[in-house]
Amino acid sequence: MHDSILHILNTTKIRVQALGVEIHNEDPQPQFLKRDFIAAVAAVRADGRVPVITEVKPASPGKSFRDIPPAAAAELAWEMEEAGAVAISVLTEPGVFRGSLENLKAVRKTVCLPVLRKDFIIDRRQLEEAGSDLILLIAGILGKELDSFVDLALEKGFEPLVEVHNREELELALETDTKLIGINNRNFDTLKIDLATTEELAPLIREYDLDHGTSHIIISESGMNSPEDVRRVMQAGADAVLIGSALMESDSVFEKTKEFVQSVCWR
Ligand SMILES: O=C(O)c1ccccc1NCC(=O)[C@H](O)[C@H](O)COP(=O)(O)O
Repeated sequence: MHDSILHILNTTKIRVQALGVEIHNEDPQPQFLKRDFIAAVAAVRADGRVPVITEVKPASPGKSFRDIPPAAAAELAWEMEEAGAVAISVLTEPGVFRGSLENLKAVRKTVCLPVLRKDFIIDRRQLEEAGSDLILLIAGILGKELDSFVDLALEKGFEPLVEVHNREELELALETDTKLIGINNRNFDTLKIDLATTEELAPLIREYDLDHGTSHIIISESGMNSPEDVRRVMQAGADAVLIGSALMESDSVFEKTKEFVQSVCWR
């Protein structure tokens, strides 16, 4: 794994140790009604648009995009919703990505869309923190523990989004009860991006679903900069895309989101 990811995992471990929260299995996020991401994807597709999950992303390893305090996160999310995003992803990792749980709360309070918590979940106690509709679980990090994290996330009322980058991780994901599989085009060893990752893995998920009578929503994640990139991964079998950097680097998040949402016409 790339040094920057090892660093993130170490700092996350330290942060979680300080949490000290107990796990209450019987207590699914009582404070709110979950927003249905799967229904939202179907509605956007039926309307002839691309389901785009737009990300509030202040920074990434070696790159700073913009300072995003909670009020700015809420404003960005509102622009994304107005432009037709299907859901909002909020980075909550406070170190390298400069995200926060406060941003997550501010975004969810502002928009009506489902909200994804994007972080490095390594400890069950993180599922006791601030609420979101979806939560990212990374197969390459959780390994054999993935299945139990998916079960706990479901018990707690989250829709888990299991992220994979290769065939081994995909096998782990398909053994769980997740309905959402994210194919990350970014390699965690090199941080290099290759959209061919979606082209390789999406057909395997389709094949699995046909053989097993199951149905997964496939989300292509990372490295999309243009409508052509979106068309390429949708053509490969993705149902939705997740985009961060290209939006954060644009002059108008509203216009750029619209461009992605309208990049494929189904009708
Ligand atoms: O964004 C990074 O450079 C990164 C590096 C190492 C681990 C994770 C990383 N990003 C987290 C994400 O999953 C992305 O923010 C998300 O998929 C959007 O990607 P992009 O459109 O390329 O910003």
